[in-house]
Amino acid sequence: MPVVRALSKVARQALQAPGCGCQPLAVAVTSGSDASFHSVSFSETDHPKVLITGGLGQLGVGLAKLLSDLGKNNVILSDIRKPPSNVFHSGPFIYSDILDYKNLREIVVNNRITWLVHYSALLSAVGEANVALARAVNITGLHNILDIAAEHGLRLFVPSTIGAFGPTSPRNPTPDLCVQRPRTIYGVSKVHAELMGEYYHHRYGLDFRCLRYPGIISADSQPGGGTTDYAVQIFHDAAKSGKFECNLKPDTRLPMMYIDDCLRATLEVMEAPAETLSMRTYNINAMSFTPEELAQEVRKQLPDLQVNYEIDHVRQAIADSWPMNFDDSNARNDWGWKHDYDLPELVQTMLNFIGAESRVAQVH
Ligand SMILES: NC(=O)C1=CN([C@@H]2O[C@H](COP(=O)(O)OP(=O)(O)OC[C@H]3O[C@@H](n4cnc5c(N)ncnc54)[C@H](O)[C@@H]3O)[C@@H](O)[C@H]2O)C=CC1
Ligand SMILES: CC(=O)[C@H](N)C(=O)O
Repeated sequence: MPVVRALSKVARQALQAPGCGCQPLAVAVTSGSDASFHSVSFSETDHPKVLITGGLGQLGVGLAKLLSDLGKNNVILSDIRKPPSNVFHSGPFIYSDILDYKNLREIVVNNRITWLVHYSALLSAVGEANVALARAVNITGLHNILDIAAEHGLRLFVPSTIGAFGPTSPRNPTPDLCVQRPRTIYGVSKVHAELMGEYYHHRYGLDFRCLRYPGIISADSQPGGGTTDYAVQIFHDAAKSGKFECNLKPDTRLPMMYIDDCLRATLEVMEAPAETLSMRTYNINAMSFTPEELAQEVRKQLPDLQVNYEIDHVRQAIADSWPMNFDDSNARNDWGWKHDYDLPELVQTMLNFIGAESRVAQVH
């Protein structure tokens, strides 16, 4: 790009700076009318310096481990909670409250962060129990993240969710683009995140990437207060006592995914060349089941499992407004998304993991 065009672009960006009043620092290299922003060099893509916010929740530690296992060693986990000792001793951890803009900026600058994975959030059920806090963390916190990412030329990943859809969305299947009128503060905040991220992408060239996750199922990390949590708890209770009390009706169908697929998808979309992304927010899908179907599959391994249904009306109303099946054909066509785990593999893997853990616990 000729120098004059580059300089005039920087001047234009200064005038168009994001809401914090700060200017994006990176010089944009764009071609023609393509608004994508190649502020991250090749070597930075191969060896990104990654900050994960809300890293002590269900997903963050697993993502940090996946990135480290792949040789991307510059990963910093952050949260407002005290890390357990195994996490503290396995890699860098730093305190970061996403509502503290200056502290976040200091972390990004001092550590020369190039990728930001923004996991902090209040999930659907806890969000309904504390709307003011959910609004602050999920919306005000997101604004801080967007401004810092735009200011420092970061590649930004923000997860969205099946909860970004509502009762007026098509539910079986739910496509990427359709009516989105969620009825939870969680869903509203996630639609806001999708739209703000895409707006910053088009307006400021922010390299924003977003996947709508289904309910995520993991064995070695606990869910943080969502509607899909039952699908994790059932495995622990089935292995421990053979009894499970389910808070959703037996025929409540929701999209779900094993954590390894979810984390791999996240890495794949972060590594995808910008030109393969025809959109910046994608549905990703793996399987879809009801509590009854999950219990039947678990009974193939643990035939004595007893399930009792004690419906939580808040969670049931949320689940009844969410997609039953997700259409993720755009992710599959654009950047080659493909899941590995269907229901039988999920159940086998979860029970193997939990069984092995409890055998280790008995030995100690
Ligand atoms: N786990 C799931 O089934 C799904 C998760 N997602 C999204 O993925 C992301 C990660 O999810 P999980 O790990 O399951 O969430 P989680 O609820 O387990 O963890 C969220 C973390 O955010 C932290 N946090 C809360 N307030 C904060 C603040 N002010 N500053 C910094 N950190 C703060 C919490 O301490 C917690 O460790 C979230 O954005 C969630 O919406 C989307 C769909 C499904
Ligand atoms: C699907 C989600 O976003 C989360 N697990 C929740 O149930 O709130």
